[in-house]
Amino acid sequence: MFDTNLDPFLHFDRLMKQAVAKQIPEANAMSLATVDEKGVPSVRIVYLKDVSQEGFVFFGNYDSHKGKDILANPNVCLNFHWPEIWHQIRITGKAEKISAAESDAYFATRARLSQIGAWASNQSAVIKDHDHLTRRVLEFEKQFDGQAVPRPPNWGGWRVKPTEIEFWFGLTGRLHERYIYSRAADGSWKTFMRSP
Ligand SMILES: Cc1cc2nc3c(=O)[nH]c(=O)nc-3n(C[C@H](O)[C@H](O)[C@H](O)COP(=O)(O)O)c2cc1C
Repeated sequence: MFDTNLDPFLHFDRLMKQAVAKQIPEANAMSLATVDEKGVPSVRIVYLKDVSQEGFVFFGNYDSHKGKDILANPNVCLNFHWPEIWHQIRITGKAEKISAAESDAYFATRARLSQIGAWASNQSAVIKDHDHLTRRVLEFEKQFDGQAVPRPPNWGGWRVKPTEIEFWFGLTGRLHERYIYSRAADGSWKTFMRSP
């Protein structure tokens, strides 16, 4: 029985642990939907790297398509789909950049090749061919030879502060259960169900 008196982050934590325990591949991969300044939507997969009562954290390039969208319109939507346990979790909220210190701390944990890749790839920019990237990787490997790779200033994290979290549980006969947590103005959660 899904207890709507329980904090939604506790539910999220519990369900993520369940997904990991079931060895669902890439359980922390989530769709990230953004909207540009003209209202045109786009969606892509990113990894959830941290979650706390403050929100859901992912990383990428601030000058990328998603980065520009978020700058113009911080309203985003995240979605997890774990088919093996027939769960879906949708998070709607506003994305904001995390602090430089937090981004630095995470960047320092990344593999050196990924750190170099963050410098080499102007994420979302049009490129001539893949060799262009390989050349840039070599350039930055040379530049940072023998030293720690610093975080590129345009690379970092965002935190999505949820205004709504929906837990969806698949059931036979299409009579799925949908539990919604909606954030009230005073910060408390209002809970209700929606028809599947
Ligand atoms: C499983 C998976 C995980 C990914 N994780 C990230 C991520 O954490 N951050 C990121 O910027 N891109 C990630 N990507 C690449 C994105 O899907 C996307 O191609 C990239 O962020 C550029 O998107 P944009 O041009 O819409 O900004 C991931 C792709 C896959 C398939």
